[in-house]
Amino acid sequence: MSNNHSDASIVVFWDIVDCKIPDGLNVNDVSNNIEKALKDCGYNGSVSIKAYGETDDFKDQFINAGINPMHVAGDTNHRVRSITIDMYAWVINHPDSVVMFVFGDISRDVGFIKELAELGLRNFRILLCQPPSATGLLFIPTTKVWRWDSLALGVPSISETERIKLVDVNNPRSYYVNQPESWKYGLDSDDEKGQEEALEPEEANLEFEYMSEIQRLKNVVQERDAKMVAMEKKKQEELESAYKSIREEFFFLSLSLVKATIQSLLFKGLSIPLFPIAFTVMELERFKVGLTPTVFYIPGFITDEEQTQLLNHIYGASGSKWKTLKNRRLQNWGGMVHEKGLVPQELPSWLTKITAKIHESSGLFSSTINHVLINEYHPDQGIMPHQDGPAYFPVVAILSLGAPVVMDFSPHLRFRSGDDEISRDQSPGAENCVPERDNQHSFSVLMMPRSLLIFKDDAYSDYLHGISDSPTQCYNKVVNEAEALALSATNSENSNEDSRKDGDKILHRDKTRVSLTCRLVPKVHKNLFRF
Ligand SMILES: O=C(O)CCC(=O)C(=O)O
Ligand SMILES: [Fe+2]
Repeated sequence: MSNNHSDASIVVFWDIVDCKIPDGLNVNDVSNNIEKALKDCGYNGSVSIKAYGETDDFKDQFINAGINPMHVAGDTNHRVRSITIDMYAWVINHPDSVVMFVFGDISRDVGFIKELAELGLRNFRILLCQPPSATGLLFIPTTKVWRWDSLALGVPSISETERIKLVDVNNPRSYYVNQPESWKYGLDSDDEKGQEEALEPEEANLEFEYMSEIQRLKNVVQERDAKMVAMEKKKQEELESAYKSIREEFFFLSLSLVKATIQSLLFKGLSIPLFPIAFTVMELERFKVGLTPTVFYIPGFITDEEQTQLLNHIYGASGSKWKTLKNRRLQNWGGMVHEKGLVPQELPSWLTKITAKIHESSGLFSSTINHVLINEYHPDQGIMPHQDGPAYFPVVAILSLGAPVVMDFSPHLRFRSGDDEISRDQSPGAENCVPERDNQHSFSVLMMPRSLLIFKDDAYSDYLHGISDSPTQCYNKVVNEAEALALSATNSENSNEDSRKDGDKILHRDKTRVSLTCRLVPKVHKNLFRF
C-alpha cells in the first residue's frame, strides 16, 4: 500500500443542511472551492462529491456541477447515517483513497468517530470540514481540518495551532478532548459506554438498523480484505511454485541437453574432450557395457589433436624402442616387469599426461599408473586370447588410436582343477591362449579410435581377452552397440570398413591400429642395484 495519496481518488461527503451554501455562492462555486482547497493541500486525484439533504430543490444545480445529490429527509443523524453507509460502500471499492467529510457537529456520535479513526489506520486519508459551531470533532485523527465558512470560499485549511485554539474545552460536546490517546484513535475504551446518553425507542430502533447496516458493510470490507490477502498469498504461492518448476525443468533440461549433445557428438565420431564430463558429472557407472559389471567403455576419451600428438610421439621414438613380435610390434614404457615387481623407468611427460588423466578421472587405480605398453597392429595382426598377469591386477585401461578393432572376451577355465596350470601374461608381449570355459558368456567390445576401455576385477581375472588377426572382424556380439551403430553411420559416408555379410556385421580393417595398455604395477623395486 502506498502512503502517498497525492493521486488517490477523493470522495467528499457533504451534508448540505449543516454546511449550507453561503449566501451569494451557488453549488458550482462551492464545488470549485472544495476542489481548489483539496488541490492546495496536494490532493490531485479525481474528486467525486456526494451531497446529502433536501437536495430535490437544487437537483439540477447539483447535477450540473457534477455532484451526486442524495436526497435524505430528517435530521443530522439521518444524513450522517446515509453518509456512513455510502462511505463504507466507497471504501470497499476504493482502497487507499482520500475521504473527506463536510458535515455538522457529530461529536455525540462516538461510534462514527471510531469508524473514522479505524479508516485512518487502514491507510485512508481522512479530511474533515465542519461549521465553526462544531468544535468537538477537531480532535479526531484527521489529516486536515477546514472550517466550512472558509472552505466554501476556497480558503486554505486551518493550521494545527488554530485548530487547538478553536477547541472549546468547556463545551460539553468536546468531552473527548481530554480522553486518552487510545480512545481518540478508535481503540477500545471502557469510557465509551459511560458517555452515551439514553435514546428514545424510535431513535433506538433507527440506531439498531443503522448499526446492523454498518456491521454488514464492515463485514463486507473485512471479507474483501481477507479475500485480497488470500489472493495475494495464493498469487505468491503460485509464483513460487511456478519459479520452482521452471528451476527444476531448467535443471533437468540442461542435464538432458548436455547428455544429448555429448551423445550426438559421440555418435557422429566428433572430437570432444570427454573426460571431465565422463567421470565427474556422469560417473564411470554410466560407461558400463555388457553384462559383466566391471567393463567400461568411454568413447571419445581423448580429442583428435591428442590422438595425433600421441601418435607423433610413438612414431617419433627411436627405432630400437620397438620390439617386433610374431603378430605385432610393441614399445615398453615404464620399466621391466619381473616376478618380484617393476624395475621402474620414468615415463616420458607425453605419456604421464595421458596416464594422469586416466588415473584421476577413473579413480580406479590405487596410485599413479607406472607402466604403459604400446601395441601396433596391422590389419592382419592381433593378440591371442590371454589374461594380463597378476602383476597388474586388478585393473587395466586400454586407449585406442588409429583404426577400430574388435576385442573379444571369453570366460576361461580357471575354475577347473589345477588352476595353477593356466599361464598368464607376466611379461610384456607374452600372451597365453587358454580354452574357453563357456561360449555363452563371450562378448566383444568394438574399440573405436580415441576410446578408452577399462576392465577390472572379475572381468580381469575370469575372462580372456584377445584380438583376432583377421583383417575382417565380426562385431555382431559387441556390447557397446551404440558406438557400433555410430561407426556404421560414419563409415557409410566415407569408407568401406563396415559391411554386412549374411546378416553379420563385418568390420574391414584396412589401417594400422595402435593401443596404449596402461596399468599400475604396485610392487616397485626402488633400488635398482639390489635387484
Ligand atoms: O591392444 C589391445 O587393445 C590389447 C592389448 C593387451 O591386451 C595387452 O597389452 O595385454
Ligand atoms: Fe591384455
